Amino acid sequence: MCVGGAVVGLTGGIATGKSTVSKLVGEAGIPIIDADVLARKVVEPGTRTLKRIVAEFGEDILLGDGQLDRKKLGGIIFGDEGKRRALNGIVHPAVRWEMLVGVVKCWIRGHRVCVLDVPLLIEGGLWKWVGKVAVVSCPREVQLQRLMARDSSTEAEALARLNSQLSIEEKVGYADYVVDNSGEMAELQGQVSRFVREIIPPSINEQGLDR
Ligand SMILES: CC(C)(COP(=O)(O)OP(=O)(O)OC[C@H]1O[C@@H](n2cnc3c(N)ncnc32)[C@H](O)[C@@H]1O)[C@@H](O)C(=O)NCCC(=O)NCCS
Ligand SMILES: Nc1ncnc2c1ncn2[C@@H]1O[C@H](COP(=O)(O)OP(=O)(O)OP(=O)(O)O)[C@@H](O)[C@H]1O
Repeated sequence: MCVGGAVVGLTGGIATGKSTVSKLVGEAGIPIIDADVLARKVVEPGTRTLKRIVAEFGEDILLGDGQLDRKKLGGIIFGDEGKRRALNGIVHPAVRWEMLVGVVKCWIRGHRVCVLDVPLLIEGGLWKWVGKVAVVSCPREVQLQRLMARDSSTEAEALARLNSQLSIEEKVGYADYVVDNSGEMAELQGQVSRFVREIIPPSINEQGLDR
C-alpha cells in the first residue's frame, strides 16, 4: 500500500479528535478512508468476519436482530488483552483489505493524495505502509474528559479503552506531522488548514486537488 507520500496515515489516541480532524480534511476535498467505518462494515450480518467472531466469543455476542452487540464486545475486550488480540486477529485483516480497496478506488478516481484514519495505525504496524504519519494529540486529561463526555461513559470504562492503546507520547514519536488538538475548535481549524497544505504535493497544489 506504500505509494510515496500520497497516502497519509492519520492516528492519535482514542477521542483525541481524529474523526473531527478527518471531517475537516475531507471538507477540504481530500478523500478519507476511515478504519472505524470499515471495521463496522466487515462485521455486518452475513459476513465471514462476524461468523468468526461468533465462533470465538459465542452466540451471546449477537443482538436479537443478528447484529454484533458492540457494547457487550467492548465490555469484554477493553481490559482483557488476550481477548482483544483475538478480536484484532479476526477483524484487522478484513479492515486492511478494505483499506487497500479504498486506496485503489481513490487512485482510479484520479486523486493523488488520500488520508487513512486508523486509530491503531502504530499498534497494528500499518504505519510502515503509509507515506507519512500524522498524529492528533492532546493532553491525556483532555482526552479522558472528551471520551467520557462523548460516550457518556464512566471514568473506569473510559480508562479501560484509553489504556488499550499506546500513549499519545509514544505515537508522537512516529509522527511526520503532529496536529495539536489541545485547544478550542477554532484553533483546530487553523491546525488542519496547515496540515492540508503540507500533505498536498506541490504539483497537485498548483492544479487543484484532483489530477
Ligand atoms: C469492540 C468494538 C465492537 C466496540 O465497538 P464501539 O462501537 O463501542 O466502538 P468503536 O468501534 O466506535 O471504536 C471506538 C474507538 O475505540 C478504539 N478501539 C476500537 N477497537 C480497539 C482495539 N481493538 N484496541 C484498542 N482500541 C480500540 C478506537 O480508538 C476506536 O476509534 C469495536 O471497537 C471493534 O470491533 N473493535 C475491533 C476492531 C478495531 O480494532 N477497530 C479499530 C479500528 S481498525
Ligand atoms: N478541539 C476540541 N474542543 C472540544 N471538543 C472537541 C475538540 N476536538 C474534538 N472534540 C470532541 O471530542 C470528542 C472526541 O473527538 P473524536 O470523536 O473526533 O475523536 P477520535 O479521535 O476520532 O475518537 P475515536 O478514537 O473514538 O474514533 C468528540 O465528542 C468531539 O466532538
